[in-house]
Amino acid sequence: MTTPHDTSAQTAQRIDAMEMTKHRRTPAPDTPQTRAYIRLLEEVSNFQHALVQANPTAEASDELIAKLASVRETLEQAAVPEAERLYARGELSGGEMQVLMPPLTVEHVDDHEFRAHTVAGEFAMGMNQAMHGGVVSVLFDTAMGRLAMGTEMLSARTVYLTTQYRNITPIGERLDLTATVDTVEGRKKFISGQLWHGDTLCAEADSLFVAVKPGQQ
Ligand SMILES: CCCCCCCCCCCCCCCC(=O)SCCNC(=O)CCNC(=O)[C@H](O)C(C)(C)COP(=O)(O)OP(=O)(O)OC[C@H]1O[C@@H](n2cnc3c(N)ncnc32)[C@H](O)[C@@H]1OP(=O)(O)O
Repeated sequence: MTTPHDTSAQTAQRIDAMEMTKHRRTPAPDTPQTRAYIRLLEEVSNFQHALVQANPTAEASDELIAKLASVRETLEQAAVPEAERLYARGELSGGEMQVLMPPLTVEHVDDHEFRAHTVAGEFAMGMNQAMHGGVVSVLFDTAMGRLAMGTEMLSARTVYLTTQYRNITPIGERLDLTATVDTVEGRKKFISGQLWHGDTLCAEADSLFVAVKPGQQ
């Protein structure tokens, strides 16, 4: 039996970065299996939200652990290599196909500008109804990374990402995320972004993304 963090040789395979990007950015086919998987991720997201809010009794926790272990075993039996997975597939895998961060609803993306919005649940909270700073940065990384890929969907990696936290980022309220390509120098794209709650600037970020070379892992 594997553990939740086991990466067995069967499923953990590294391939050419461009090949992996091509797979990950190709939307999963619209099939009953994909639609059911999206519903499963939504339920996991609901579960995460309920988990952080609850103080279950010791007995209730033990009961949940047994149920979760059974669910995990079902998933382990369906494990496939990364290049075959449904998880995080699509043009923007910051959307409904992942549970790493609050889902981003994209309004616009081209080679110069990205705009999206999100509403975060309490799983994304640091404390006191404010978003965890690391979640703010992962939102920037995703938005700016998607912009760096541009309309050609090039494979690009974050070289650096500097986040300035200007005001508390609220949980449970609409947040608007924008990013702009400021400069392009060969493989390098310098990108800046802002996270807004209404007229309040919650955070801003500067980053450098570099397009990977053929053959890079
Ligand atoms: C799972 C849930 C879903 C969520 C997710 C998916 C979301 C769906 C949306 C898609 C969007 C995702 C986007 C995520 C993107 C990552 O988060 S990627 C993960 C984090 N980043 C990494 O792990 C990168 C690790 N580093 C590397 O792999 C390599 O260093 C790199 C980036 C490929 C560059 O290596 P290289 O090709 O050998 O490049 P190198 O020649 O050293 O440098 C290139 C240029 O950058 C310059 N440079 C390098 N470092 C620096 C620096 N620190 N400062 C300034 N210049 C620098 C060099 O001077 C050089 O400049 P030129 O001489 O060309 O003018």
